[in-house]
Amino acid sequence: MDHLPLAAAAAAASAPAPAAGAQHGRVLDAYKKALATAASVAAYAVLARSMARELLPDELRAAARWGAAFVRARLGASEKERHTVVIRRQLDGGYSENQLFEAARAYLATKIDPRALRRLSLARSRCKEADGSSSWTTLLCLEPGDSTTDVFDGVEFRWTSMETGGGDDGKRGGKGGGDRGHRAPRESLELSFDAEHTDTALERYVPFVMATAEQLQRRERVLRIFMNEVRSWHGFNHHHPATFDTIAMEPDLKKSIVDDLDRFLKRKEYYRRIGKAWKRGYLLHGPPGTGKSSLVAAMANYLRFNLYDLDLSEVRVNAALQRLLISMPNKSILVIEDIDCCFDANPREAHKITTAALDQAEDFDFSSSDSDDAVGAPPRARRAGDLQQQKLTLSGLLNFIDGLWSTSGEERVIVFTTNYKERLDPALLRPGRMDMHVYMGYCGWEAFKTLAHNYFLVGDHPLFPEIRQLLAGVEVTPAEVSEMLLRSEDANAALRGLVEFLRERTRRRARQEAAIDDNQVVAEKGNAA
Ligand SMILES: Nc1ncnc2c1ncn2[C@@H]1O[C@H](COP(=O)(O)OP(=O)(O)OP(=O)(O)O)[C@@H](O)[C@H]1O
Repeated sequence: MDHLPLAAAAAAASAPAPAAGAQHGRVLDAYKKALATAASVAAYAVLARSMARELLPDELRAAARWGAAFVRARLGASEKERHTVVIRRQLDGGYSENQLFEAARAYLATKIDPRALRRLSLARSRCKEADGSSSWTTLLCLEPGDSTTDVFDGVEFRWTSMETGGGDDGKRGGKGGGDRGHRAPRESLELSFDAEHTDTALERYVPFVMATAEQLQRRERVLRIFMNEVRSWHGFNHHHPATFDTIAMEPDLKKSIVDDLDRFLKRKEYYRRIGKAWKRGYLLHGPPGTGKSSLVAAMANYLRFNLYDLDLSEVRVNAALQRLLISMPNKSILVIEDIDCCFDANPREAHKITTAALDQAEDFDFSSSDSDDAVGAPPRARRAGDLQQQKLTLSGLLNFIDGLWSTSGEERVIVFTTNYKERLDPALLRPGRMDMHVYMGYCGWEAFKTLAHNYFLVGDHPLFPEIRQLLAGVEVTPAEVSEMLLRSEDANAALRGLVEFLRERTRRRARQEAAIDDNQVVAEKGNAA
């Protein structure tokens, strides 16, 4: 309020010079006028403030105060020392691409607000995969000279797109530089921040940008499935539609698998610290048609890992298996289906050396056979002897997976499936071998609801209560239920068909149980006689 008396005094002082008595009166008038003005200014200020208090909500006034503080902070910050990191697109005079530039560009594409910039550029970027394949993505990019701001952990990072050089200056262009004598412009992205945040920028923000870009690339990547033919993998694009949303299973079990995969992805440092290979093993077991293969596809889609579907009937010697496994890149899933059928159940059979195995063995170098003349046996017979040791066995497979395979790569998942867990070799079941055992069971109520939603986008239906009751009394697989739902595009018709199918199954079960009871009665009578 200090300024109000000062205003009155100023108004009085600015009054024309008075003459004696009249002068006194005029001064008094001037004072009165000034005081009235000052009073009204004060009154208006008070009035305005009380109106603001009444008319503007607290939040708006707080926002105004915050805005003023922000502007003050920004004006202050502009005086702070800034650091800039330059990320050039090309290195070595244009002969190699800087991966960090591509990663930063992919990351920024998700941060650019197309409405905030008048000019944008679009680029098509090629992502090369470890297996040699590649995929393309379209990116929104900053035009040279434009900037965008990103906030990470409360710190502001400013990205600016730069382009320097270029033109016909007679110098040789970089890679892809076009005509001779034309120098291609040099593109770079500049990352600037307050000097005090240099550690955050280099130790946390840049790795975060890289990791996010990698995730984005993974999401965009076209998945491939590889199958083995004797000693090499052959891949093709994999568009299996199964996801964790479409898999019909108990919600808690589904969640525990997703959580486990998430934990696995995040635990690179953890695995390194505890000295274990960064891999995860899952054993999926359950009757045929309960979704084991679909779950593998859902895992691949979720992780964005390629699948390596290993057919062990194509592999006869450990050396061939090892070659296949070693050639698998990181971020991949190794699947061995029906693992209970892959190895000879009969130990005597296990020692038989087949011609096919001998042929395959000849592809590999058993140098001792050729050099050991003392044996005196024909080469093929000697090979059979070597092969005895080389023959593919479950323990050979498991040891190799736990040993060299685990340490020669990382971020890999291995999945075994079986319809008969009880038939599995105990070596496979012992603790620590497969990290998670997942039972894929018959279709329960929750699994049915997922299927009904998959097929008809319905969450409820008048036939649901009866279906629920029928499902509780019979064993039907999700594959059988899917098959019934697929029969009509009309939800009412398909669900009616399913009810009929379940009733028939219920009757059949009752007949079977009655027959078992009759047999027991006959057997008991026989025993009694
Ligand atoms: N749990 C499930 N969720 C969604 N669909 C399923 C499920 N189980 C089976 N299906 C449907 O049935 C088909 C066959 O299932 P899938 O091959 O995944 O079963 P499986 O358990 O691997 O069978 P098998 O043991 O014979 O290999 C799938 O293509 C899918 O349409």
